[in-house]
Amino acid sequence: MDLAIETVKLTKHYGKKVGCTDICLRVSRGQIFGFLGPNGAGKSTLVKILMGLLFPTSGEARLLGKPLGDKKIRRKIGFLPENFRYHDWLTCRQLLEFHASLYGMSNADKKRHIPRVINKVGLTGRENQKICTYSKGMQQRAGLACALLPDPELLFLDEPTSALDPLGRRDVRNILVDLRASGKTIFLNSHLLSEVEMICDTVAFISKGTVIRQGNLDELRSAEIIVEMRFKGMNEQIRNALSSIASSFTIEGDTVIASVSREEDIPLLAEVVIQCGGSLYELNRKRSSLEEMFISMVREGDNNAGHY
Ligand SMILES: Nc1ncnc2c1ncn2[C@@H]1O[C@H](COP(=O)(O)OP(=O)(O)OP(=O)(O)O)[C@@H](O)[C@H]1O
Repeated sequence: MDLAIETVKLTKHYGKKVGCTDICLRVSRGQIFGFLGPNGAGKSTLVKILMGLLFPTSGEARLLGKPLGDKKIRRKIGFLPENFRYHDWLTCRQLLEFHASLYGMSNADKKRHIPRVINKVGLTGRENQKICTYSKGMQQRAGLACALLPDPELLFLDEPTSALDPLGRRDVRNILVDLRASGKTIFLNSHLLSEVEMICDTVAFISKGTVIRQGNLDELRSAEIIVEMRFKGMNEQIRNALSSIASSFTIEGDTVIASVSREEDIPLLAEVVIQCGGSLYELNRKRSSLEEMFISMVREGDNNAGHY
C-alpha cells in the first residue's frame, strides 16, 4: 500500500508526563484522515513530532515514504498550526512571499503560486491589507494559504476552521475535498466531529496518549450499534443489567442511549428492562454518529484506566 504517513510505536514523554505512547498509524495516499481525541489526549504532540517541532522519545515515522526530517519531503508538506499567529505588520501577500522564500521557491513559482492560493482561500482583493487589520477568520484563511503554497502532497491541518463562520467552514471543506480529488493526502485534527464526519475517509481515536481505535469511518460506524430506549421505572437492577450488556450508556430522563457491539444484544436490552420491572414504550436502533462513537470510546478508555 502506498502510505503517506506511517508511524511505528511513536512515543513522546515530557519528563515524567506522557504526551503520546506507542502510536502506530497508517494513512494511505489520497485520503482525508481525521485524528480525534479529547483535550490533552496527545493530538498536537503527534502533529508536532511529525512536523519536526518535537523529537520523539522513541519510535519511528515516515512521511511520503521517507524518514522524518528529510528535507526534500518537507517541501511537499503544508502545515497549518492550531495556534496560528502571523507577523501582523506584514500584508498577506508579504507573508506569503516570506513563506515562499522559506520553501525555497523560485521567483517564477512565487508569481504562479501566490495568486493561486490567495484566490483559493477567498482573499483576492484583500491581499495587500496588513494582517493586523484582518479578522481572526481572515487570519486563519491566510494561514491556510501559507499551508497550500507549495502545492503540498501532504497537508497537516490542526483545527483549521476554529475561527471560521459556517460559510468559511464550508469553503474549507470544499477546498479539502478538491485537494483529495487531485490525489493529495490530508491529516485533519479537529474537534468539530460533524465536519470530520462529512469529509474524512479514515479516522483514528486517541485517548490518554494511546490510539484506541482506527480504520475506515463507515466500517467503524457500522461496528457500533446504538440503541435508544424510552421506558419508565429505572431502578438499580436495570442499571446493573444495562452495564453488563452495553459497552456504555447514558440516561436522560426516561431515555437511555446504549451502545452494544452485537445485534443479539438488542433484544436482551428490552428483556432486562421488562424483567426488572420497567415499562418499555419505545426502542430504536440508531446509526451511530461520530459524536456518539467518540463519547463511547473515550468512556471505554476511561474505564480501562490508562497510565495517568
Ligand atoms: N510542553 C509540554 N510539557 C509538558 N507536558 C506537555 C507539554 N505539551 C503537552 N503536554 C502534555 O501532554 C499531553 C498531551 O497534550 P497535547 O497538547 O498533545 O494534547 P491535545 O490532544 O493536542 O489537546 P487539545 O485538544 O487540548 O489541543 C497532555 O497531558 C499535556 O498536558
